[in-house]
Amino acid sequence: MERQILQSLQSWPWQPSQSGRWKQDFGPKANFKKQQVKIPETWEGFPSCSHQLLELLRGKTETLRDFEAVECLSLWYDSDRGASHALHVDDLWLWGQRIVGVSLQSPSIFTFFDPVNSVCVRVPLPQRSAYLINGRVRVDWQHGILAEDIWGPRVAMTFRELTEPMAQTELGRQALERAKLPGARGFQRSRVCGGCFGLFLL
Ligand SMILES: O=C(O)CCC(=O)C(=O)O
Ligand SMILES: [Fe+2]
Repeated sequence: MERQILQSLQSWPWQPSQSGRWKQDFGPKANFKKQQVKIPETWEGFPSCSHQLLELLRGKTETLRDFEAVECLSLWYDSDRGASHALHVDDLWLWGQRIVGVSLQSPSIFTFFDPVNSVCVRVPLPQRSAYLINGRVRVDWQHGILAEDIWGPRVAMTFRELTEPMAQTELGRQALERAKLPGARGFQRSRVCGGCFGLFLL
């Protein structure tokens, strides 16, 4: 399944992200500072491989039985660019309690930090493992990936749900419907004389 997922992700362009990472983002677009959210017209759902993966994850624990992902974010940590992910708490206004992710291609270590008590906990992330961030760890602890813990190319796929108030808005309902679509289709981009063209893969 890992190979299948990694292959399918190659159908989409990787966008440059922060701290040596690349990303592919499928979901609503938010301006967290202004607390505004939009549904991009071009967003056609998640890569089809992610539906199968989500089904598998939902079956792993009772806590995920009713998990309805609204965002699928793939991150590629490029070891050649010293990739890392600074300590942070995922946004609490838009994203709900549970954050689910899988680690592909190479292992790493999740660093958790409790700023109130200055406690640090390091959690190994084996290749092909899944994690669930939930409860107090989601809210009171920061999490991140240190550059020294990226030993090769690592791909993380993270799924997020909406907060309950957001899920009940018209926009939230539309976003959840969009996320359930059978699967976005990737395309490959080539630059020709400064322009772009899209080629759909069947
Ligand atoms: O690389 C990971 O698995 C964590 C990603 C993460 O914390 C995030 O995208 O907010
Ligand atoms: Fe995060």
